[in-house]
Formats: sequence, C-alpha cells, structure tokens
Amino acid sequence: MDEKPPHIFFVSPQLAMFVLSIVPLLAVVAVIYGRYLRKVSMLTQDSLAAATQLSEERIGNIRTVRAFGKEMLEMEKYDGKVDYVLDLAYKEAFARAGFFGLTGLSGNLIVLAVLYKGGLLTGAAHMTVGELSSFLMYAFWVGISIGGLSSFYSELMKGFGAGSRIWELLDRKPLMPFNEGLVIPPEKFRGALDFRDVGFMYPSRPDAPIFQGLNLSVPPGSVMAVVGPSGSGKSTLVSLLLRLYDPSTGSIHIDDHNMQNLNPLWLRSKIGTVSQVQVEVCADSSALPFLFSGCRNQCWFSCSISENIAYGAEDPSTVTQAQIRGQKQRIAIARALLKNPRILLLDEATSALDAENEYLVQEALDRLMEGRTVLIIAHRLSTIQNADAVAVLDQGRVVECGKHAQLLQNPNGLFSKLMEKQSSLLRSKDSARSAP
Ligand SMILES: Nc1ncnc2c1ncn2[C@@H]1O[C@H](COP(=O)(O)OP(=O)(O)OP(=O)(O)O)[C@@H](O)[C@H]1O
Repeated sequence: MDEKPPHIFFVSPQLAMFVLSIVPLLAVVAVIYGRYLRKVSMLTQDSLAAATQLSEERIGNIRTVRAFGKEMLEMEKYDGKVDYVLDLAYKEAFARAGFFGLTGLSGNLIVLAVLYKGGLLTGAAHMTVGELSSFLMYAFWVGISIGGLSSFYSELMKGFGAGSRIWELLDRKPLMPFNEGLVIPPEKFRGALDFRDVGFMYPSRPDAPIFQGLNLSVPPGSVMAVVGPSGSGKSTLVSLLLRLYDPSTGSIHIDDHNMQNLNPLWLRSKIGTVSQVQVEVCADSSALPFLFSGCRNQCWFSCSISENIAYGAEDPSTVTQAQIRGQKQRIAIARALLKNPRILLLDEATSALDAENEYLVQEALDRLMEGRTVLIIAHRLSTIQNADAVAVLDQGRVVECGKHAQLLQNPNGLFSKLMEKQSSLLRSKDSARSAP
C-alpha cells in the first residue's frame, strides 16, 4: 500500500492553526536576535584583533616600553581591551541563552497547549484519542525541528558577523597590479631613471607631503648619490622606485616608460637593493633572548647568518658585532650581485665600520656598482666624491644637483653646509677618540 501518513492539518486543522500561531512571533524574535548576534560577533572579532595588535606591538617593542617604565600602563590598556572582549562574550552568551530559552519554552508550551486543547476537542468528540496521539507526535517533531533550526540559525548569524571582515578583505581590489603590465625586452632595457614633477604623501599621512614637484634624472649606467637632511625623503625615493607606493602627482619613468605601465614583479626583479638599515636592525635583535620568538623569526636569515659567521671564529665569544656587521654587509652585496640587476638602490650605513671592514665593504660595493644605474643614499664622503652626480633633497624637491666639486663651489648651498656639518662631526669624533 502506497499510503502517505496524514498531514498535521488533516488530523486537526483547528489544532494545527493553534499550534502554528506561535511561529510568526518566533520569526520576529529570531530576526531581532540574528541581527544582534551578527553585530556582537563582528564587534568581538574587531576587539579581539585590537587586543592582539596591542599585545604584538608592545611585546615587539618591549625595550621601549621598559625604557620608559610603561609596563603597568600597557598592562592596564591590554586588560581594558580583554575586558571589553569578555563583556561582548557575556552579551553573546545572554542573547543565546535568551533565544534558546525562548525556543525551548515555546516547544514545551506547544506540547502543553496541544494536550489542553486536544483534551477539550477529544472531550467534545471533535477528535479521537488516536488522532490526538498522532498530533502530539507531529507537534513533538515540529518542536525538535524548531530547536535544530534555531541552533543552525544562531551559528549562521555568528558566522556572518565574523566573516564580514574577511569578505571585506577578499573584496578589496589592490591599488596596483601584482603581475600585470609592460615588460621591457632585455635588449632594450637600459635602466634610465627619471622623476618628473613627482608629488607624494604617505597614505597614512595625507596632510604631510614628502615630495612636491621633484625632478631628478639618472642616466643609464651612472651613479647618483642622494644626500639631504634627515627626513627629507631619501628612503622614500627608494620606496617609490620599488613601486611600494605610486606618486600622488607627476610620474616616474624608466627608459621613457611610465613606471605605472610596467609590470611591478618584473621591475622589482631588475632592481637590486642593499639596505643597511635592515642589516643593522637584525644584528641588534639577534641579541634578544629566545623568548621573543616572533622577533627572532622576522630576522631569522640574518640571525642565522650572524651565528654562522661567529661560528667560523676560533672563539665565537670574541667576535664583535662590528665584525659581524661588516661580513653581513658583504653577504647582502653578494646576494645583490648574484641577482645581477640593471638598477641598484643602495642605502649606506650612517654608523662607521672600522677601517678594514670599511675597505672590504667599499671594495665589494664598487664591484657591485660597475655598469649599473645606481641610486645611492650616501653618507660616506668617498661615495659622494666618486658618484657621477649628487642630488641634494630638501623641502620635498631636489634643490641642488651636480658633481661634488661643482656643488662645493656654492658656499651658501645646502650641500656645502651638509658637508661642513659632516666634517665637523668627524673632527669631534676623532678628537673624542684621541682623548686619553
Ligand atoms: N611609512 C610611512 N608612513 C608615513 N610617513 C612616513 C613613512 N615612512 C617615512 N615617513 C615620513 O616621511 C618623511 C621622509 O622619510 P624618509 O625616511 O624617506 O627620510 P630620509 O631622508 O630617508 O630620513 P633619514 O635620513 O632620517 O633616514 C619623514 O618625515 C618620515 O617620518
């Protein structure tokens, strides 16, 4: 027999309507609850992220925190952030408890109401005891389904709330392409650099322009030394050439091609960088204890190199940081040499190495620079003297540009002043060294 079981409405339409009258009310509550849970879940993710960011930053910079005696303040700040996350977790727990309590209560009320109303209907002979029993079974299953549905709905809303940040990130369009654009054929690639009326401000500080109408040409195969007061934007020039940022106005041309039309991945493969800041920062953090695993990981390459360099010594404990730094620098240069880039961006160290290491590093650098277009943030007088041209940066533009000797002819120029300042600094260092 292919007989379908009787529908809940066929058993007793009157009782079915009575039982299902609870559904619209539950639906309204579910919508309000769902919205609330979504909001709380989103807030929880945000505040958790803020707490993690705070702890990462402060632990990463524990030396600064310690140096300023701000441990208690930072701990209070972190406590505040974690307490807020806890508050949100309480709110979520209360909302869940309320919702599940309500759905559970409605299920039980439905069964009780069916027993009461069904008893009345049975007593008035409108319904048989068998019909009431089967109706109770149906009502029971409806109750269980509502329970399951509310639990699923609850998790779904929580997921929507937490996922909205991820979707926001997934939907973000990169400001610059990753691996698209023009590639200059190797036989045509010469490596000429040309900044044309470049204006730039960092996205995080749109009110502080770094460059305004900056013009600078570096012919292919020549060495351009860039000097300027601290904060004049020397490192920013390097960031722009690596296309970590795009100019806000004007353009940068490489062999007469606007850089924005070139494939950034290809371009970076043609640019070698030797940054001494990186080497020094890592040399410093290699002295940190193992406890700061994140910091050690960041500098894993340099740390393991420094350990390896020291390992070669007869007594590694006698190896000084200055010796390691001279060797590390040469490894960085060797790496750039193997890349064989057409364009080379160098950031010279401000701290002086000892004479022997300075000679070795300079020799390796000279070899590296041969036949390439070089932009060097120069601090050593020898580099400035040997460069084909020197560009002096100040107030967001190139204020002087020419050969070293040529620039020195203007005693009131910024270059002459910078050189005078540097030589008086060197003189005072020398006299401090020779003092008993
Ligand atoms: N990522 C960044 N976001 C916002 N501002 C920045 C950023 N990097 C640098 N700056 C600011 O841009 C200005 C120029 O910095 P830059 O490092 O290019 O100067 P610099 O001439 O290389 O300085 P120094 O000789 O001290 O290294 C500074 O005021 C600096 O605070």
